[in-house]
Amino acid sequence: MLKHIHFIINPKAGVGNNRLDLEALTPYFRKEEYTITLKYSNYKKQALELTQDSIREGAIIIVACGGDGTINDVASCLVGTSIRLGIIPFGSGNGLASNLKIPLTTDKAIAVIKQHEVVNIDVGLINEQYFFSNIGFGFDADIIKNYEASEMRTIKGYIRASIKSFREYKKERNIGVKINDSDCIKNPFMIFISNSNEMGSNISLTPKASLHDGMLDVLIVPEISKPKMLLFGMLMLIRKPHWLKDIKSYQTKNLKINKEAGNTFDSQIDGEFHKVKNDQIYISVLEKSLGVIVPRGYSDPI
Ligand SMILES: Nc1ncnc2c1ncn2[C@@H]1O[C@H](COP(=O)(O)OP(=O)(O)OP(=O)(O)O)[C@@H](O)[C@H]1O
Repeated sequence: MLKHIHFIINPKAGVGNNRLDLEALTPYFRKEEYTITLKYSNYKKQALELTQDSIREGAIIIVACGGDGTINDVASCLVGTSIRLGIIPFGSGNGLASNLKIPLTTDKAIAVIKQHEVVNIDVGLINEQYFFSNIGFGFDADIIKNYEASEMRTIKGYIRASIKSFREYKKERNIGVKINDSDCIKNPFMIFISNSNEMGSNISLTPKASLHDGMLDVLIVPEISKPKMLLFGMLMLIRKPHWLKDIKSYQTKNLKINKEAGNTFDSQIDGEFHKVKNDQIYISVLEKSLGVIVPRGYSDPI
């Protein structure tokens, strides 16, 4: 029986204009063995619908061709199934692909899918929504909001969004959160929870995080002064954010965040901006619940 392999392509990810050529794929997936289907998302979140259709159409491998946002759309439909996720990194940061050592060159990434070596990775859950790389609240979400508004999906765009968020950062945020019923933290600068050890472009806030350890890495940065914000940014670039004494970092299987009613507390989920509607946020990890195709000989970098 022919194996169905589907490619879900985000044409707008990264620098944009992403295309895959059926002719270029056929040498890797012989037509006696595979049927190949290419699908392009025409709008935000359409990749979710396209993936659900692909599942009904009997795909055994579904390849997310984009960045962490596209991976989130596609992989969210595959958690707990036997369908394998392939990745072709067309995004700007490509954090998850990089953590999984998937080559950035399209030809090489296709060759990896052909080899079909699979590892099961942990998946994060925030209320009813999955995440695969990381989620963040506070300054992190501000950056993503500005990044999306700028429509410049490159590292330069990310740096510009960071500078804008820094300039506009308001002291009078007036938000209080409790983590696992602890004392209330007033105006936290950032709460970051990561499954993966990379945010993209080799930048990491949680360099010790692993996709295979059944744990989430948590980083809590309280309210800090602007000079300390700059110091934090620099330490992040050298993958040593924990050098800032104010930071609390630990690993956990789950946590609960309660925010004071009435205040907004924005978030980012795998690099996409989200408004948090609930006052109670439950975050947990589902161990090894997604099969992903990785390069032969892949081992956890941690
Ligand atoms: N045709 C489209 N037009 C606009 N947005 C789209 C389209 N197709 C997909 N999207 C959305 O684009 C968003 C961003 O995609 P993605 O994260 O893959 O790229 P990226 O942000 O450039 O990469 P990275 O997350 O690795 O930095 C996703 O939320 C996805 O739903």
